[in-house]
Amino acid sequence: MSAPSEVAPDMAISTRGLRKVYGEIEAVKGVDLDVGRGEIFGLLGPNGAGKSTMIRMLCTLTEPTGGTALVAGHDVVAAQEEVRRGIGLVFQEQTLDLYLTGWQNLRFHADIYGVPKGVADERVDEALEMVGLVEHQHRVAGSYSGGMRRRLEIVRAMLHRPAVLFLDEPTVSLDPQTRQVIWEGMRENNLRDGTSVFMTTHYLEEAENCDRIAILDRGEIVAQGTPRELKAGIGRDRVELISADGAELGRALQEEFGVTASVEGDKVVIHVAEGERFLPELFARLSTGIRSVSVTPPSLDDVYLAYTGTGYRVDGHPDPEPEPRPAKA
Ligand SMILES: Nc1ncnc2c1ncn2[C@@H]1O[C@H](COP(=O)(O)OP(=O)(O)OP(=O)(O)O)[C@@H](O)[C@H]1O
Repeated sequence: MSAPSEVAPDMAISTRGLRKVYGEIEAVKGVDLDVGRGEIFGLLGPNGAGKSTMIRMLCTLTEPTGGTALVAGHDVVAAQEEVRRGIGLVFQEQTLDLYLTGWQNLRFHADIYGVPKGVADERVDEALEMVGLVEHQHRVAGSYSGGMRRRLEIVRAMLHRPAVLFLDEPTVSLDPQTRQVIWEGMRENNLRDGTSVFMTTHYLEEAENCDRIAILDRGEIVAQGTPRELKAGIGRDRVELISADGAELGRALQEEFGVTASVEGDKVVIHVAEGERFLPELFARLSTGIRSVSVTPPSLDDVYLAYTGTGYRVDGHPDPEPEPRPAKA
């Protein structure tokens, strides 16, 4: 899909040719991106791909070297104040005042962002309720666990009802329950106020919850669409085989079928078109101690791998040495 050449003011976020250069490094290389109002949008990419730089430009924290970006209809360079009033921010670094209670952290934020006095208390109560912190609201934030702090930061960023909420890896190193609470909170706001969400994440299962995602690699958008569209675009099934000798099976697959397998101990994974039709042929031609086999449609991990040449590990950190990106189809 090629983006139109003009920025679109009716979008939550619209960029054309957005670029950022740090000295010798071109961190963001002319990105065209549109995020609709009310959309939950995920930006994925390996370490150093330029995700934080994108967010920082969109939030007016760093000025673009070139191109145009509108956020909530305002230009990020010419109308910084208007942009700032219309957004909520949650960064990787913790930004709570640890000497204040949870309640005070929220109440002060409401004052700073001009939430009308008549509704501020009610909103703070609602926010605490939403993320299950009511019973802890009068403890200082310094005594909260990492997950509790994060929950507080996220509802704090939503208190002034921003048009766009920016989240840079909001759920990194949180347990699944806390991640779920945070997602429920975001969805609730999204449905109630039509808040758009722009988030970066390293969790592919989390990206599945986004309405749309884009994959950024070396400063360029290499794929974008709904998770379903991106997976369908891969057009190949994932076939996982367990074998007595994984390495031997990997070699045999390469020789017989010309497919490259990823081998981990006794587990061998390949990607082929129409996996279920491939199986009878596989068993007819190979006899290398296959113990079990499963065929699944492509996952978001497969999409990510296809576009960036690197996979995400289970702990959420990408492999350190990305291989060269395959040519785009
Ligand atoms: N302030 C800066 N000065 C110089 N180079 C920078 C600066 N900020 C980012 N970069 C460089 O720009 C590139 C993109 O960095 P960025 O932090 O945007 O990537 P990222 O995708 O957010 O990575 P991560 O997933 O590790 O957070 C990297 O090469 C980084 O070293």
